[in-house]
Amino acid sequence: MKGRSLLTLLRASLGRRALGSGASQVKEFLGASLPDKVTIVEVGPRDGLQNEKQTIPTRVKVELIDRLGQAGLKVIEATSFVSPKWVPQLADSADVLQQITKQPGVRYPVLTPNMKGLQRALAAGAEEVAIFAAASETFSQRNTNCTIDESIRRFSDISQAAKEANIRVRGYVSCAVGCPYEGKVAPGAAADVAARLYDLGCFEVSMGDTTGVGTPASIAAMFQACSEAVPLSALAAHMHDTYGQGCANVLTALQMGVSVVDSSVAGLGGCPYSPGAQGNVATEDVVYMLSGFGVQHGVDLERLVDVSSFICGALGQEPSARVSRAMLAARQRSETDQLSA
Ligand SMILES: CC(C)(COP(=O)([O-])OP(=O)([O-])OC[C@H]1O[C@@H](n2cnc3c(N)ncnc32)[C@H](O)[C@@H]1OP(=O)([O-])[O-])[C@@H](O)C(=O)NCCC(=O)NCCSC(=O)C[C@@](C)(O)CC(=O)[O-]
Repeated sequence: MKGRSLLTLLRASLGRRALGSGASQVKEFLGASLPDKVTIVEVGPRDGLQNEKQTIPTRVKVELIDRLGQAGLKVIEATSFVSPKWVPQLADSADVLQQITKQPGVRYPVLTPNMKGLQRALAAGAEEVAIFAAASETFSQRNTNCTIDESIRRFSDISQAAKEANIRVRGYVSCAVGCPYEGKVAPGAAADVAARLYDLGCFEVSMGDTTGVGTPASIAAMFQACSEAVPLSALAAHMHDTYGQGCANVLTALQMGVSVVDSSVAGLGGCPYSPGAQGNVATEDVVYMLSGFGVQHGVDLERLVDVSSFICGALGQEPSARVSRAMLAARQRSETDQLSA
């Protein structure tokens, strides 16, 4: 099993570092175990904005998505066709999807919690949808007002209808390592829901550390369990940065054999049904880390920092992405130096 052998190698590498074999050797090992290319699924316009309290104008959402595409992102989760009573911020989902300038080669998936959401999404021109289950019963109830089993039944209908409409379906498993209401989640529970979504026909299942409580150890254990039920090539990592573990957890997932990573520009985000959860791991931070390893990602970091600056300006906040903060500060220093020269 590839997942198992990678975990063994990861342990061996960490052991080697503890024995003091030298940073360059460790880096060589880390680089060698990473994929050549990583697909970034930008979730800022959906996961990033869904929890914002102020009403964000549709034109700002549209400009955000268009700019993300211009920065090189090839998968941009555009919005959600959930109940506007549950997530008022995304009540304009049809307008957003219809007003963006769809770029060739860019995918714009949207969230659909039930058949009503799917029908609305299809009517608005969606070409890919995402369904979202949870590995914890309480979170499933709080987020979608149904048990895990009921959610799988709903998703079975969606998968069937999406198949008939020739639409691809992505799956999410929330609370893959921890739940805001139930605490720790067993790797087997996350793997079980991942397998059920995969069996429904999801081409990819994204494992969500919704509250960002995961560490490289718990993330590795979770992906190892999942890899026994779903091919690693069909798994994605959806990490939140609440405890500052986001990039470390992404790196762990990549070392385990995952090559699709969800992230959010500026580190925006948080789930309305996960109190206290902070943003997703920032796209800028992931891109910077991948570039450091020479892993291909296709994103222009300077343009991405411009997008981060744009959306944070519109929201009246600072980017939580460390890389954007550093690069914007460096730009400011360079402008000041030029003025005083
Ligand atoms: C699933 C439901 C709809 C059940 O909610 P419900 O209240 O049980 O639904 P219902 O079927 O009883 O319908 C109630 C009302 O909502 C309407 N309605 C019902 N569905 C829709 C729809 N699709 N679009 C528009 N309207 C809808 C429906 O028509 C009805 O309207 P009324 O008759 O009262 O006027 C609700 O719980 C819901 O929308 N939940 C979504 C919550 C959400 O969006 N959470 C955040 C996304 S998940 C996440 O962030 C985690 C993730 C994916 O990022 C991964 C991670 O980080 O771990």
